Amino acid sequence: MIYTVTLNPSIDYVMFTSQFELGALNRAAATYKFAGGKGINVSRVLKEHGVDSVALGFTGGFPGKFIEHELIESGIQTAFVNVDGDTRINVKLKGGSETEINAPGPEVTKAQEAAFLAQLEQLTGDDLVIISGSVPGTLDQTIYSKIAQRCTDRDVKFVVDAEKELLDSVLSYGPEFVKPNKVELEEMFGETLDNDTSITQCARKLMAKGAKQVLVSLGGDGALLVTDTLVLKAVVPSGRVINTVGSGDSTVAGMIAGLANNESLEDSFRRAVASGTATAFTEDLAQQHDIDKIMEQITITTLMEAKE
Ligand SMILES: Nc1ncnc2c1ncn2[C@@H]1O[C@H](COP(=O)(O)OP(=O)(O)OP(=O)(O)O)[C@@H](O)[C@H]1O
Ligand SMILES: O=P(O)(O)OC[C@@]1(O)O[C@H](CO)[C@@H](O)[C@@H]1O
Repeated sequence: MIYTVTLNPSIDYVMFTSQFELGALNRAAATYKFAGGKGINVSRVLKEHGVDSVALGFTGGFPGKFIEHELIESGIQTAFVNVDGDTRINVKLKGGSETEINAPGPEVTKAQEAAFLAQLEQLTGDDLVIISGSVPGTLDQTIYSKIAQRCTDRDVKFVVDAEKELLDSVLSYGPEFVKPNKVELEEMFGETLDNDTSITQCARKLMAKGAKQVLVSLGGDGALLVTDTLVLKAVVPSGRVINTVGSGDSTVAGMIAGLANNESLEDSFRRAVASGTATAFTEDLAQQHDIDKIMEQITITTLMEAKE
């Protein structure tokens, strides 16, 4: 089974305004509430691809109930540990440009953390875990390495989409792939990355630390997939960008869906990038029919076929 971990889920409250002015009364033309948080988004897009997963993490209060309800309605299994406080509500403002305000999240006690980690101790070598997103303030950041350790102890494969220290803390456990975006790579290595070669070099540094493959998402510029023997570049079609929230999560889901269905690496990468772009072009997350259409418009080129 595939398990997604969202330590800090959210209701994403998306507000579309024709314009947004700081310090003024703004009125929204349309609003949406989505069950969010990175792992949950991965579960939702996996489902669009017909791939089942179980959503793990911590939920609480009325937002937690909303999230569970939405996931169950979509046919996604959940096994969240309940916390006393309210799951956060993250505000996503769409008024010309995109502005996000992410809340810190509720308290998670040591007992609740232990209950969550015990769930991972039941997994076996047939399982795959996706770990992504922020850690609520009351949980120690070492939670990522605790999860990775439990995975490697049981031969459970895992994938990580997280920033800086969190990502760094799990590389030595050998994730199947990691998915930084370009800015995250720049922050990690303190460099400006303005071409495919410099991005590939940073991806290789993550591989030297233990990541088996690196998928670098480049927003509207597509993505790069770096493996031991290959560097693939995907170029995406242009279109009307509506809401990019969750596009990176959709990329992760597309890649996993392709691999789970025994597609080739290149086809899985195509599915990954098409899923990210389909999400960017819609209010909510990608839908299957849009992903299928966009897949035909993705161009993939091989930049390198062997290690430099
Ligand atoms: N403006 C855009 N036009 C077309 N596709 C896009 C655009 N922005 C994002 N995408 C698609 O989504 C993928 C992931 O985007 P991005 O690199 O912004 O990830 P991210 O920063 O992890 O996203 P997020 O944190 O919002 O989930 C890209 O590889 C691309 O396929
Ligand atoms: O605060 P985090 O955990 O880093 O990110 C949370 C979040 O911005 O990520 C998802 C999009 O990737 C949204 O559903 C959610 O609101």
